[in-house]
Amino acid sequence: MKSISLIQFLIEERRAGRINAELSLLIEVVARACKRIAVATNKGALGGVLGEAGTGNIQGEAQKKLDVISNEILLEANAWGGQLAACASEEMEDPQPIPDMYPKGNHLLLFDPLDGSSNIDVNISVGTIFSILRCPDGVTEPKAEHFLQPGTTQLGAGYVVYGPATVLVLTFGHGTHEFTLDREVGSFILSRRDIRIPEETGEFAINMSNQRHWEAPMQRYIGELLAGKDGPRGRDFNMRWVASMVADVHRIITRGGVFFYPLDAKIKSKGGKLRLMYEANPMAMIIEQAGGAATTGRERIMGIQPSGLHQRVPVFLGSKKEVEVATHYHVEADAAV
Ligand SMILES: O=P(O)(O)OC[C@H]1O[C@](O)(COP(=O)(O)O)[C@@H](O)[C@@H]1O
Ligand SMILES: [Mg+2]
Ligand SMILES: [Mg+2]
Repeated sequence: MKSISLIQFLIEERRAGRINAELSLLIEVVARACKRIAVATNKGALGGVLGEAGTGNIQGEAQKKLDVISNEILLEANAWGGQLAACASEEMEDPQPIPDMYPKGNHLLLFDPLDGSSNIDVNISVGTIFSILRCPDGVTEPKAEHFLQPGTTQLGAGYVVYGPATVLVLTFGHGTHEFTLDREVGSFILSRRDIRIPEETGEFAINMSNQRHWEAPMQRYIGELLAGKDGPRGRDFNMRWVASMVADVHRIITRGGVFFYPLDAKIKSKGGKLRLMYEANPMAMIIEQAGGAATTGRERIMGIQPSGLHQRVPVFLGSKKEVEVATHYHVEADAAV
């Protein structure tokens, strides 16, 4: 089979009129930054990159050294190229404009520089998630409000998993595609075009330790899956939870499955655990483009009008049928009160 590099793929997408030169450059720059993060991640203890940074982020969470390093790599790589107006990151309170000394472009980039931080020190897969928006016309100094666009307006989204292989998954709204890093050559090579998630699945991902804090419809739904063959679903389900969203989502786009981070009593006041702009929206676009579904349990994630850069939401995503059943239970329970 003839191998197609990411750069060749981007040229094809440009020729097909699906992306412009600026967006193509933006992906090249993000992919290059992610290769650097992969190198840092691979060094582990030998690179002095494990452990806490001794700082906290805007979310009030302790930062790992690799959270800080990955954020800096992405910011530095994106500063100079002329493809961006500003970046926003899970790790920074406010958006960072492109410095005046560099040319500015028409795009806004949002990222979770290192997803699954709790897994770094134990050598389990982590990743980077990103989302691309258009900078509103006439805005030269983008502020947080200019990033508050619903997920349906994303021009592209992607993630990179730093696992046994480094893998980039990408969409521009015309299917979801996967690229695997050839470490010797240093290029991402197309490994799956137009990924399709099976509509039905027998595998779910959820942090079961929160079970007693969930809302009643979630208790009902998971209770039915756990009841297996003897319960109302009439079949057994298997469970997996990596606790790196990138790795859990990658399993789903590889063999199907469904992922939940529902609302629970502990996180209710925050609105959820996962972040709309850096995690939920880009993953929702990738999943929908692969034929899956993504909701909060009550509404389509990409339809939400964001109210804050660091807003959190419940996340249900993956194989369509299971997302629909779990969402239906929530909508039905709400309607009954
Ligand atoms: O530790 P928990 O509650 O199982 O949560 C795991 C979830 O939190 C996250 O690690 C949050 O992401 P960050 O590591 O970027 O903060 C997700 O990747 C994962 O799905
Ligand atoms: Mg994350
Ligand atoms: Mg993170």
